[in-house]
Amino acid sequence: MIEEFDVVVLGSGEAGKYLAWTLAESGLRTAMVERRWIGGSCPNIACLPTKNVIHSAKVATLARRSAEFGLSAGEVRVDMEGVRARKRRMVDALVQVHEKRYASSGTELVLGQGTFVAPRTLQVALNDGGSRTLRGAKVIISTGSRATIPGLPGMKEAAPMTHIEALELDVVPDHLLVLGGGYIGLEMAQAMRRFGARVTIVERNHRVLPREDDDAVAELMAMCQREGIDVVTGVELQRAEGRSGAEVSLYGLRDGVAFSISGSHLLASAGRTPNNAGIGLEAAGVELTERGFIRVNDRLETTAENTWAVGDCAGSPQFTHAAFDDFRIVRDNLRGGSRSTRDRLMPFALFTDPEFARVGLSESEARQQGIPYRLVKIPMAAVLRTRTLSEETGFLKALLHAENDSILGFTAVGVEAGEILGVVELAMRTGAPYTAIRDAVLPHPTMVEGLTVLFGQKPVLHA
Ligand SMILES: Cc1cc2nc3c(=O)[nH]c(=O)nc-3n(C[C@H](O)[C@H](O)[C@H](O)COP(=O)(O)OP(=O)(O)OC[C@H]3O[C@@H](n4cnc5c(N)ncnc54)[C@H](O)[C@@H]3O)c2cc1C
Ligand SMILES: NC(=O)c1ccc[n+]([C@@H]2O[C@H](COP(=O)([O-])OP(=O)(O)OC[C@H]3O[C@@H](n4cnc5c(N)ncnc54)[C@H](O)[C@@H]3O)[C@@H](O)[C@H]2O)c1
Repeated sequence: MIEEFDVVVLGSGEAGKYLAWTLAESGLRTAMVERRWIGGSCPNIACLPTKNVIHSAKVATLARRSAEFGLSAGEVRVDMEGVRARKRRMVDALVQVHEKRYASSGTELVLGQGTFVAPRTLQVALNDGGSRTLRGAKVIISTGSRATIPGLPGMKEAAPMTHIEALELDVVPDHLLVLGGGYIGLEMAQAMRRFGARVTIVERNHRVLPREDDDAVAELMAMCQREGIDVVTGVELQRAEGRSGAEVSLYGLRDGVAFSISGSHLLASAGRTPNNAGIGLEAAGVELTERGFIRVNDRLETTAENTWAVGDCAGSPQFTHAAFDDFRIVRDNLRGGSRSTRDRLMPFALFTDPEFARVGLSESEARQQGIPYRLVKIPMAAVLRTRTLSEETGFLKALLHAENDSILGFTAVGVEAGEILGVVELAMRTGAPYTAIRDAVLPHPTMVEGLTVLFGQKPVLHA
């Protein structure tokens, strides 16, 4: 028997859940099919729990630095069960918030694995047994992505941790090998190092974050050096041996020379694979791109009628705020609007300490695209707030249009970099000139006050 709904959403990630709630609240009969994470990755296993654990690690560091602040905290001992318990409390509370919103919005939460059996028709293998078949007049796919495990000999047997298992550790690894020096690799490497693990990042490229400017990467490399995180770049891995949690080794080539390293634990942070295989998308008439993402147009419409895809599974930038913007685009278009993903500004913040945040053009992108720009740049130490915190590393820089006062891009490395970013992004989004921030009266001593210093510099032309 097929149950008819106005809307069926597959996957309760950021965009999917907000669409479900909003459409249900507007009176549409809506079902959400979710197999495991109520609320999706972000609150359960991704953004929020990682930042929670990263904060515990920061507290450990501050406690170790206590003498510098005129305090005596004694010897710092890390209790990973305690770290995990704090994280779990937060996650449990967030899941409850989600359950309440499902109930209050009138969205029917169907817990199970969904597979398309026909256009807009999902068969759900229910978690507590049995199955249901749901058909939506409209269907939204929001299945997200999972950690990519490189398909190397021995890798499967090595059972590397992903972020999911790393966030559940109850011991500090002796020696953590981090496979991939991207977002997850850098954030988790620093947290684990701060808990006391020896940490080695093994990266395929010749530098971490290869798309970012040299000065930003140099700050992050300096951070790794300060903290005692080893970074080995330019490694072409060939195989793994052993098992994460006991002893695990990686073998490959580095600049043509044999390379190997052994550790106690292995974390796979080598990118993401969309959860699009084996869910009957062919039966639904939903096509994939060559890279396995759901093929969508800039209104997030798939190749099937009345079927949308949002978030990581649709190839949107892999950030929760991108998925949230996907929600707004589909919502507004369903209400008769005409919004698209074209040319949208996509800021990001990497939650290392110091943080790294960027919106708009970087210098390397401007050079690659032949875009002339004027540059303003200051060291973070010029932002007086950093002196009060004893956290002075990093810099602020902005690319300004060569001929008018608009802002083309902004990069911040330093304490609270992600918070400062928002002000600049708002100016860029509204088309405000940089002089609007320069001339604003911003409270002293805050981090955003640093923007008045930055934009008070004489811009230097880079043509
Ligand atoms: C460790 C980590 C840290 C991150 N930190 C940040 C950060 O600080 N800031 C940031 O902006 N982004 C961060 N991200 C990225 C961000 O988490 C993702 O971009 C975002 O969660 C994607 O949301 P989504 O809705 O596309 O997918 P998800 O939130 O993954 O939701 C997909 C849901 O679909 C369900 N599902 C999949 N297939 C099926 C099926 N067949 N049947 C039923 N259910 C199914 C899954 O169980 C899941 O709950 C981080 C990611 C990771 C892994
Ligand atoms: N603060 C944030 O916003 C945040 C935090 C974590 C994750 N995320 C999102 O999640 C996504 C996934 O994170 P991620 O760190 O897994 O991916 P990533 O794409 O950021 O980094 C993966 C890294 O692994 C390297 N790599 C891939 N295969 C390799 C191999 N075989 N050997 C050695 N190195 C290899 C890549 O060169 C790359 O540097 C990010 O791109 C980001 O969009 C965001």
